[in-house]
Amino acid sequence: MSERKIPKEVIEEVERLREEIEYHNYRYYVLNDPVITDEEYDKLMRRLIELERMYPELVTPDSPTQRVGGKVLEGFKTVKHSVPMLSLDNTYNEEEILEFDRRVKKTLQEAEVEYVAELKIDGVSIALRYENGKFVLGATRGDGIEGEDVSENVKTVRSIPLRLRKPVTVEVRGEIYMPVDEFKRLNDEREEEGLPPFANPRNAAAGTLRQLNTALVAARRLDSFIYYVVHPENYGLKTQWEALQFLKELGFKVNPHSKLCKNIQEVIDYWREWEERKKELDYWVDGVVVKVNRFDFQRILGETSKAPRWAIAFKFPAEQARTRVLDVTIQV
Ligand SMILES: CC(C)(C)c1nc(N2CCN(c3ncccn3)CC2)c2cc(C(N)=O)c(N)nc2n1
Repeated sequence: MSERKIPKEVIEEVERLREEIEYHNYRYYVLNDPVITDEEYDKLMRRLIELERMYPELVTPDSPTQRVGGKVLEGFKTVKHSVPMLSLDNTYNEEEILEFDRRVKKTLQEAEVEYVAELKIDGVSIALRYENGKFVLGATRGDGIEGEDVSENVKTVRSIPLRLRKPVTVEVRGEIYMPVDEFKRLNDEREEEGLPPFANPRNAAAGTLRQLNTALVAARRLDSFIYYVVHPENYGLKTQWEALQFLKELGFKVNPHSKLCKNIQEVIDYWREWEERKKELDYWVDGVVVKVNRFDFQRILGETSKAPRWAIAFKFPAEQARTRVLDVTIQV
């Protein structure tokens, strides 16, 4: 077929619709503060879907119409992480977190060290790459060295931007999670279909991200919190706190409860506060991730083969594990 000339005004309308729809996605799914009604949004989306159907050559991978899924993949390609995705060592009580602080201060020869305390979202780790502000790759953590390319599924997560608010080339990392009320809805649905329920929201999110049918992923409400910038020094960032602000400026959903702590005591107070308050949240958290704030200090502390020395997970006491009691009963 000869190259059909697409009228200029069609190309302009498609580009304008994309920008507008992605802006409203950002307002609704990231800021939770929409400025148009659902029907106005649907009208914009229907118009863009119609124009892309009339002119398929206009469809781009980062078009908001890709969020509704509709592809059935053969499998997932393996992708090597630009920088390994590290694990976290765990601490379970105040004595251990004080020991972490002592070790950090000893290595740094510093009397006072600031930390960023972040709720530890119980989800699935994800790495997201953008080129000139456009989404190009979403990968699971895998073994930390390489993961699976789940880009088509990641595009259906409405809080993950397909286009950043600044045209930067960057890789970021965070968690994709399933909100508790979506987890309950999904398990009710599975029960009706005679399918086994998911044990917890993390398994439900992981199982959803592994689906090869993207429409099915789009039908389940996954969400995200982004917490890490790869090579932050490339963007003039000097601390983790600045990195979280930078992520917000780019248009990512960043957990609103993170706290810049002057010292380890403030971290402990935060941990105690959220041990109580976590029931207010509509997502599961299993602790607090404690990070040395300054990147120059992080570089001095370095990392072991599997985990950074400048960060640690400060876990909440596990819910009373019923199975232990059950086992004893069976043994009797
Ligand atoms: C960048 C570092 C390594 C410090 C880091 N690593 C994390 N994790 C590593 C271990 N992970 C992991 N996952 C599966 C198997 C082994 N480790 C799961 C992510 C973080 C997880 C959360 C969260 N969940 O909310 C967070 N706010 N900050 C993190 N920061």
